[in-house]
Amino acid sequence: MAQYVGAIDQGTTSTRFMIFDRSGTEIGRHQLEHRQIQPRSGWVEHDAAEIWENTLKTIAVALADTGLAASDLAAIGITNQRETVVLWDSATGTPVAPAIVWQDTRTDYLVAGLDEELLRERTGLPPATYFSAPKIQWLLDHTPGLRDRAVRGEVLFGTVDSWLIWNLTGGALHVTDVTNASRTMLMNLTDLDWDPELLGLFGIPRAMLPEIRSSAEVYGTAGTVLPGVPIAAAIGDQQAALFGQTCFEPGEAKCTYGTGGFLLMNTGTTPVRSSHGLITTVGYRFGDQRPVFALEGSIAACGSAIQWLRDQLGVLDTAGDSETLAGRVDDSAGVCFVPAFSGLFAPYWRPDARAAIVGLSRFHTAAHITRAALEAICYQTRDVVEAMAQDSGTVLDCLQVDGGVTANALCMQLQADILGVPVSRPAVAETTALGAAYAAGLAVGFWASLDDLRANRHEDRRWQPSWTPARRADGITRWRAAIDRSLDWVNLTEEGPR
Ligand SMILES: Nc1ncnc2c1ncn2[C@@H]1O[C@H](COP(=O)(O)OP(=O)(O)O)[C@@H](O)[C@H]1O
Ligand SMILES: O=P(O)(O)OC[C@H](O)CO
Repeated sequence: MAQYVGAIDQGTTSTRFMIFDRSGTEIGRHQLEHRQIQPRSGWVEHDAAEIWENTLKTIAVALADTGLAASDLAAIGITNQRETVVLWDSATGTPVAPAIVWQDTRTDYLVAGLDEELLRERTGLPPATYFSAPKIQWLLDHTPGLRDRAVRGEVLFGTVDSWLIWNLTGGALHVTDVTNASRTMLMNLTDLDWDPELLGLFGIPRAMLPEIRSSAEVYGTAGTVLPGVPIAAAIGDQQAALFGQTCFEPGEAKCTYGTGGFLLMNTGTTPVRSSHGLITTVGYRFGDQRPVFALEGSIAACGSAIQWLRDQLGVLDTAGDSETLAGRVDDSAGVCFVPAFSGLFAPYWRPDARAAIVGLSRFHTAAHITRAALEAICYQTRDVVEAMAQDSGTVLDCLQVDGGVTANALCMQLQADILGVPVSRPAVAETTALGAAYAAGLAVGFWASLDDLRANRHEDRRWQPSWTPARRADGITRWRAAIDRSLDWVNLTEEGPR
């Protein structure tokens, strides 16, 4: 009998295949980074074919390293970067354009004119370059003949989950899950189906869209890649992390610090509308059970600010070096770094903002700027925690965290200091992959109940706040002033290179 469950975690920066046992313990993994293609300022693209090849390689290597065979896996789950748009030829399976990544801002001129009230009411989302619909529209508008081909069903759209399932099943299934669909800006939150009026608004043909399915059910088997293994879950990565952190009850929340940062709170089976700049999204749906909704505070730049210091400025050799470098100074000496590379997401939703480093004198060094980048991750999180409290009435007495950046103990200490509440990291830091594995395992009966999963969660480390209220208040005031200085930088009235 199969003793393990696998998870494909296709993130913004890398793709992992991870294998878990019944106690939720990691048995093996393989991970590969893919290229971040940035042909112009504001454009961020991935090569969907590279992502698929990396997926195949990570599965093969993880199995070889652990000595396991496909028959040892009871099921696999898929979790993925959300919103990113893949368009491919339905006959050949070849991508017809670069994948436009969620961080890409080329559509800012398109979203500037959208009706916020309509979009929030139908989809729970504010107008923003972040979501899939304007990206699909842009590709259909800018590629001659593509819209006509899409009308004829010759070109298909999918978020990355859909792309991977289509490939794993040899082109047999064009489906997506409801959490991913809820990020397209095309799904109506009331009936969880594509909204014809929104399709018309963005000029997107229905024929190119996948069928919307639940997050945990057997969609099919993983073809020749993992013969006989059921593909039993697909769930957006932030929702998967909510699930992996076992936030099954209304009011339970987690924050994942990856390329971006994402705080999600379970709000139960009724969607809660935000009036403080958060998103209403689907948390997960099991088979034909009622969907569970979530409120989300999405932060566009989190670990990507560290990547930028490493890759563009060259002040770090590795992301981990940010802890050592920032630790050389006691504070940022008045420097604030607002990493609005893709504009500001929650709770501000300001596409006209761009990144700013303010407060510099000749005294400052790369250490101060790096420390300011870590602080920015934490101040942005504080902003969404506050919005969450206002929208939900739930004040968090501890923040459950996960994701790549949580390896940085200095950053997590700063987070506790800036929030004024403890920060708790679980023993399994790969909560996203774990959440997808849990969803798949539940769907095939590998785990019997949510209680089995709760029993698997253990705390690894907790950080306690140490700043005085006065120091915290001073930092927040300075942060707000820096946010103001990042605004009104981009003219949104016309398309073009910025
Ligand atoms: N020790 C660290 N300190 C700060 N940032 C880190 C550290 N380790 C990784 N990161 C950042 O975490 C991100 C990767 O986290 P991960 O959860 O794998 O993200 P994703 O799912 O978006 O690919 C990268 O942006 C990287 O810069
Ligand atoms: O790749 P991550 O982990 O930063 O997650 C990306 C999000 O899904 C974007 O919405």
